[in-house]
Amino acid sequence: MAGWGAFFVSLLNYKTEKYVIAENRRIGILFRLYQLAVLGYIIGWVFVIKKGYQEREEAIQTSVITKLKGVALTNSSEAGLHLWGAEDYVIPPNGEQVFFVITNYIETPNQRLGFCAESFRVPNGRCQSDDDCVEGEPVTAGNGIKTGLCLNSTGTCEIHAWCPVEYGKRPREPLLSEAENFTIYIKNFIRFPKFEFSKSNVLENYNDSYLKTCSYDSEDHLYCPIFRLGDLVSWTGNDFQDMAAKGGSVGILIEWNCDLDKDSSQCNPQYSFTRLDINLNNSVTSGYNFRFGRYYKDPNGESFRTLYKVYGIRFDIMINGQAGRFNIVPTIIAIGSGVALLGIGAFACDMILLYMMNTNFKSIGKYLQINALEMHIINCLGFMS
Ligand SMILES: Nc1ncnc2c1ncn2[C@@H]1O[C@H](COP(=O)(O)OP(=O)(O)OP(=O)(O)O)[C@@H](O)[C@H]1O
Repeated sequence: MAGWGAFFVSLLNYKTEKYVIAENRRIGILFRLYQLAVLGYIIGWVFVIKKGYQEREEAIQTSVITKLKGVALTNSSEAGLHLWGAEDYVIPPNGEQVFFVITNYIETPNQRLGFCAESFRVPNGRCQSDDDCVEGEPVTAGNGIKTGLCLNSTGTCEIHAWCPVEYGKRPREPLLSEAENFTIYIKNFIRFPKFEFSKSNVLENYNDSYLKTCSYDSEDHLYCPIFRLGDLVSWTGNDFQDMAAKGGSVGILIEWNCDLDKDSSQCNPQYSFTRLDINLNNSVTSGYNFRFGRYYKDPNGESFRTLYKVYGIRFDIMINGQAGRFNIVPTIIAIGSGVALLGIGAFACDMILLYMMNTNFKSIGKYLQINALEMHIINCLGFMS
């Protein structure tokens, strides 16, 4: 029983380490340098640069709404004068995060369902005799269904299709060259749910007249949410008229990096712009185009259509964000890991002193301010050979 009592009493005692001072300049300097390095790392890197005292949130909830404005007038031999508004050249027109702006096109008006010659540009549509045009077979990568006749006048199969088939060539100069001056209004709302913090890229002090007249630039109008198309393309390092002729793809990256320990007015978006398709001149892979039709009915109730092959610029708006706010838990973890690093240094210096320094126990005895009992303990632990 007495034994248990002594054990419980000993639990209430505090056990501490005994320190010895080694009067060794080299190991002393090494240890201080290590301490300085660890302190520099903790204060400079962990606390100041990485803000290790903050709880962070990387995933944001976000919404993007876009609106384009601007008009362009085109004059083509097939369709005459045409005034293009945003409702015509933006696809889809409902303000999506990813949208396409028509800058050039091939127009094939008044197509009706009927029988006509396949285009000579389609290899599978060419023929020398009727045997090359198997009836009912669709023309691979072509415009219609073969009727079984080879037309000598064109050297191509007769097809059942929307006639006449597309025959125009892509204009070298973009027809909607004025698209350079179109403007995009980007509304972006973000929310960091962990911190219950929300913000928009359209600052609260902006009014209608400022939005109607401002244009983003990285010096004077850093937070204006209106972007001129020509500027956007030039910031990617490309020429607008070149890209407008063949088409391309541009990425707009909105980056939110918010320190929520500061005022919310300090949490603002940063924009960057990049070309997403690889710009290989004279290559089949460069450019961006697709086709669509606009359908009409004549007074007799018969359908006809205008086919458009459109070239243009596709815009992808990408949002990235992270926020941080002071929290005691990451602060304690950061300090704790610093203290642990300091402990590793002390251990390493002990090992260097005992095993790697060119000295024997006598000289250690000279360096260490230790008494006979401590010397005996070192002996017992076998630190000397
Ligand atoms: N692409 C753009 N270029 C320049 N200003 C724009 C553009 N899109 C919107 N704006 C202007 O920004 C302000 C806010 O636009 P919002 O769409 O919220 O309002 P709106 O009254 O419906 O705009 P509007 O009727 O002029 O299209 C308006 O003054 C609008 O004219």
